[in-house]
Amino acid sequence: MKLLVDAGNTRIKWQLREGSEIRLAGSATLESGDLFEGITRTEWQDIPSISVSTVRSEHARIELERVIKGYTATPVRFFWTRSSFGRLTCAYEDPSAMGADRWHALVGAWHEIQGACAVVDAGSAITIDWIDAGGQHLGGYILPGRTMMTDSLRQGTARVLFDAGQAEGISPGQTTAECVFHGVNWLTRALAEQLGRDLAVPVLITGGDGSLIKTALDNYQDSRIPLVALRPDLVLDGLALVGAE
Ligand SMILES: Nc1ncnc2c1ncn2[C@@H]1O[C@H](COP(=O)(O)OP(=O)(O)OP(=O)(O)O)[C@@H](O)[C@H]1O
Ligand SMILES: CC(C)(CO)[C@@H](O)C(=O)NCCC(=O)O
Ligand SMILES: [K+]
Repeated sequence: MKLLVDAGNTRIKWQLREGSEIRLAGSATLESGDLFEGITRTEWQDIPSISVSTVRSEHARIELERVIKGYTATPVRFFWTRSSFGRLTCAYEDPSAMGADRWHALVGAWHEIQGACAVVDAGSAITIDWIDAGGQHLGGYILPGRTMMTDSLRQGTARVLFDAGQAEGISPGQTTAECVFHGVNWLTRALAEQLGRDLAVPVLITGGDGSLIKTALDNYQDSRIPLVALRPDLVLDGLALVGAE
């Protein structure tokens, strides 16, 4: 049995896996009380391996380690971006600067596709990364995520006032909230269409807002992308692979 943890900027996601079988899964914030709700005392004693992929601050990393140590004496292993894993090779000259979530998602994608592909992670930020047929990472993009886009509008202006929530649709808005939310929806569609023009390789999508990107890609008729698939556990899948080495 092993515990896999993906600590993102919004949420911490974890799974207890036995081989490839997911025994238990959860997601929470560090502040939300019982981070690992559902893992029993006996199960904690049965966990010989704990792997973590984090993109949070060093302070938050230490705090997460402290929380886990409250449950078990099993050492916590942190996994970071490396220059290569098998044939998969990182495009960054300094791999330690690339988010571990991006790297582990690429490891998961490369393992599944074994060929040219792209990963879209629509979380707090949106990242898009490409790998060529030989496993060379070609690089990527980092964009603000949906919540970050609307929050930044709220914080950076005095009179763009709107309630939290969502407005469906992409028609030109006729209230502030519509202008903001339809604008984000319109950008999401534009992003999907640009991807469909740029790429002719399978695309694996993960992250809390992944389904919105998938829907937009599925609706784009002229897309050259041969496969669009949601892989909610892609970061943990990659983390399981690097941790098993
Ligand atoms: N239960 C949820 N809690 C928080 N955000 C959610 C939830 N469900 C969907 N979302 C959406 O998911 C986004 C956050 O994505 P995700 O949960 O993948 O974040 P994350 O992994 O912490 O992000 P990142 O890896 O970019 O740091 C938010 O923009 C929000 O719109
Ligand atoms: C871009 C995010 C926030 C996406 O979760 C994360 O991968 C990160 O903090 N990356 C560090 C910068 C980089 O990847 O170049
Ligand atoms: K993520």
